[in-house]
Amino acid sequence: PDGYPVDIDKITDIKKAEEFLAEFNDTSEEIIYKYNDAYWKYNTNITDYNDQLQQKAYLQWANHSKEFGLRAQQFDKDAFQDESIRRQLEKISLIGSAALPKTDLKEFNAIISKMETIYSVAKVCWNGDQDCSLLDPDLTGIMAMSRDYKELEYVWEGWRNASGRTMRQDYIRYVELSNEAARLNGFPDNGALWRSYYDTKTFEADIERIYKELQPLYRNLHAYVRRKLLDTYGQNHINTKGAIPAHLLGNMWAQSWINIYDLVVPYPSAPKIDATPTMLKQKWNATHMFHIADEFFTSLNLIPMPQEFWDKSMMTKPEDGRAVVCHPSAWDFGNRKDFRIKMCTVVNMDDLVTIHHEMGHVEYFMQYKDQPVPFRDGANPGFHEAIGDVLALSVSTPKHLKEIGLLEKVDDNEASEINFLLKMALDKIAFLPFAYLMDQWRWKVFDGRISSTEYNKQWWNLRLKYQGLCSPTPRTEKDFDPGAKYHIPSDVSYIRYFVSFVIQFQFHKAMCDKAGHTGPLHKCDVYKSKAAGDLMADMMSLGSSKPWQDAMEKITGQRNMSAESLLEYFQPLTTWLKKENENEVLGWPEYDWSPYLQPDVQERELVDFLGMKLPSSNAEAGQWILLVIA
Ligand SMILES: CC(=O)N[C@@H](CC(=O)O)C(=O)NC[C@H](CC1(C(=O)N[C@@H](Cc2ccc(O)cc2)C(=O)O)CCCC1)C(=O)O
Ligand SMILES: [Zn+2]
Repeated sequence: PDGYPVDIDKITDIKKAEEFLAEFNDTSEEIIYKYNDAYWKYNTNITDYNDQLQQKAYLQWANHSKEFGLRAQQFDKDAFQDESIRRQLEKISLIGSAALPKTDLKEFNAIISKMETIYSVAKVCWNGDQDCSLLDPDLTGIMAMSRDYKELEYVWEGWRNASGRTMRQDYIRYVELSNEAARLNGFPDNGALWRSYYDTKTFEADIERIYKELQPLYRNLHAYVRRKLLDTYGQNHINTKGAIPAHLLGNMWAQSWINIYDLVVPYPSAPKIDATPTMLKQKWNATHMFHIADEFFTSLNLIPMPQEFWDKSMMTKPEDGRAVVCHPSAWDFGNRKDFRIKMCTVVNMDDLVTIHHEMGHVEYFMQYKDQPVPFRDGANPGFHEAIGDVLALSVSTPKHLKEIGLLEKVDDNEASEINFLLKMALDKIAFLPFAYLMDQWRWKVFDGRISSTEYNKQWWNLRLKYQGLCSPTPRTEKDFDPGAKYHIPSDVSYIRYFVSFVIQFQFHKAMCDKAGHTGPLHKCDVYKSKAAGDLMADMMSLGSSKPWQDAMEKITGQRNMSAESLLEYFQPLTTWLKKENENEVLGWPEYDWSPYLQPDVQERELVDFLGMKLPSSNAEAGQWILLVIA
């Protein structure tokens, strides 16, 4: 129309475009429902039969995507003035793995479901395979509660041997097929395709800048926690100028340090804001936890969970011995009615927060359910991850926990405030470098900067560089430690969580302002504020129909991601930590220190060496401890 070259052999007729989009919308719902139904059956009952069925349904959905993707490319999308038509055609054209030739596509899906199954059934055994434990809830529980250095080390290494190590070859093939699919979608590699979901050409630079703004706070938290862990584990295992052994942080991946709160609490005499004991005393169960979360959402005038949700969700691990995927997830069955959560709920504060997280996904699904199918997504993946966490920021305040009867009293003094903020930092600040490095590693694997001969070495380089962690035992290229984290075998990108942990504080601040909150941001609870809820609902109902900057502007009045609100929220803690760390070394300048090269370990090796064979890990590593026989 306005003179730019029209692609003559492409369709520019608007009526034809509208008919095409209507056909896509009508035929998609059924095929999406069928796929979700089969994939749900597999996730809630892992059998070969259900795996075959879900793979078949996946192929049908992929064929549908491919057929309509190719037809969408017949239109000259830039010839349409109507932004909605152009944007829908663009999204339908992006078909991901469905672009693969049939045999490759089958192999691709089979590899992912194989790696997912390995992860879901992997276990660690004791006393010669007599009793074995799965990750969820057993190994998670040990990593959270044990304070025994060697027990933690055994579980940490055992999990990696059972999960990541066994999928290393499959992952190499997965990378090849992912990149082939990305190229068929017009991208140089799969990392470029993943980053395109943030449709911002400066995306990598933006998050690098934000990471750098947050790094000083992380290094202060790291130095403080390291000092406290010295008290518990002694100087053979903790070097106050070195990296922290990765198995001592209360979590299998050291991505959240909330479970070692009792070891690091700044003012032990002040009340510890932990609702778990009260939940247990009051005999809370999973269903009640879901209803408490639902009530918070509806108090903000958001949409309540529908009857199908209560009837069909899986809220606890089945007791009939079925193998299930316990990793929590929220499901949109695509028919605008059926939404579910699948979770092996444990009665504790951590899972109450997780329920809010998953319910945030379901709220978003429902808010955009009447958008055209191509727009039934978050403004960007980080938005989808932020919704539930924003509400959980209000729920986690001592004031709110008291209001729902989970805390007896709330002290309003500096000690309690620092205790609370430190607890929040163990979740929110400790997580940032982990979330950042997960896709730094994968982007480099996809674009070839990290070759398969050094997957594990580069993984630990990033774990040291960003998190200041080291492995408790020697690692080699026989290991594949990235595979020990759910999202790697499950082909789920992770930078969405880094984005979410930054923007959720921007959203929280905007909602608090709307709710008329005055005073420090970390004390805000938006409970029952219809105005705050409407602000979020208006954004969520857009789905992915507009660029995410428009959605950001709708909530915060400006168009960028910014660490400002997060830093404002933690400001009192930052001040306190800087003072507390006056004589600490920030960072880990003795970067080549490691816990398995310390004297007490050598004495043990010495005995073994003289008496019996060396522990297998060292032998395989070829890293024989050079034993100085004094
Ligand atoms: C059908 C489907 O798959 N649906 C998607 C949702 C969608 O895309 O529509 C989905 O349900 N994904 C599962 C995933 C689960 C969890 C997760 O993996 N979290 C990260 C990082 C993190 C950690 C702390 C935190 O507070 C928030 C995030 C981790 O545990 O490492 C585990 C508990 C929390 C969220 C999720 O909900 O994001
Ligand atoms: Zn999520």
